[in-house]
Amino acid sequence: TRSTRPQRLLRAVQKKAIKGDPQSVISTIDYFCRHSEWAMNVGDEKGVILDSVVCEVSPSTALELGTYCGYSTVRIARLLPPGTKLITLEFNPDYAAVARQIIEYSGLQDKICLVEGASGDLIPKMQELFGIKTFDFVFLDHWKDRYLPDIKLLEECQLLRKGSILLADNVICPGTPDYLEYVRNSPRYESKYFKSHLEYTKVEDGLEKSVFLG
Ligand SMILES: Cc1cc(-c2n[nH]c(CCNC(=O)c3cc(-c4ccc(F)cc4)cc(O)c3O)n2)ccn1
Ligand SMILES: [Mg+2]
Repeated sequence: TRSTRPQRLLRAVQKKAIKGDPQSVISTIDYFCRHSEWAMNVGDEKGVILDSVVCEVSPSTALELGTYCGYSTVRIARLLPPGTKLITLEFNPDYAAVARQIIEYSGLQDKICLVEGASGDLIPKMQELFGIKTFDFVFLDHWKDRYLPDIKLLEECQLLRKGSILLADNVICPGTPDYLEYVRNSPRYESKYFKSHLEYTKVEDGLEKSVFLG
């Protein structure tokens, strides 16, 4: 049967990127998605904003919802201080299989823990699975209709603390209107929009950065 897009993206990484060099994995994926096949990675333009927020927060504990092929997983993990772990949740086993290989190829596997399953099922298990008390940083990039229910779940499970930073991809395209309305109007969040473009296109998109106020 025909290969899948994630498999073709992985093949490009294995062929063109330097093993153990996260930046070359990132650049190879961006080149492939711009010149061969579009794929739903956060991409280079929004990736620079993601990098700046990760560097600013310098999190001890970080959670990513929606691994896909592991592009933003590698982008985040390459900036984490030694001894910190990025937990990333992926629902689709085919995506997860490709992501594991891309993460391995980048050499960052010791900083990343990829868990397969639905965010709604796994979030309540974070304390028992990883001994996590709270997350300093959460990157939301999974099903757009899960952003709102999942931050409410993070609140209920007391996985956010005063000052926890949430960064959400795709708040314009495909769009997460109910999530935006909530974080922009809730007294428990201070929100800021970073205008950008849908990865590898001229279509408007952006990232919403929200601080949990406790
Ligand atoms: C743990 C868990 C994980 C998941 C999960 N894991 N991986 C995903 C992928 C989600 N991402 C997207 O759907 C997405 C779509 C577009 C897009 C597509 C088509 C267009 F025309 C325009 C834009 C652009 C993006 O940047 C996106 O991120 N969900 C789901 C549930 N539970
Ligand atoms: Mg996205």
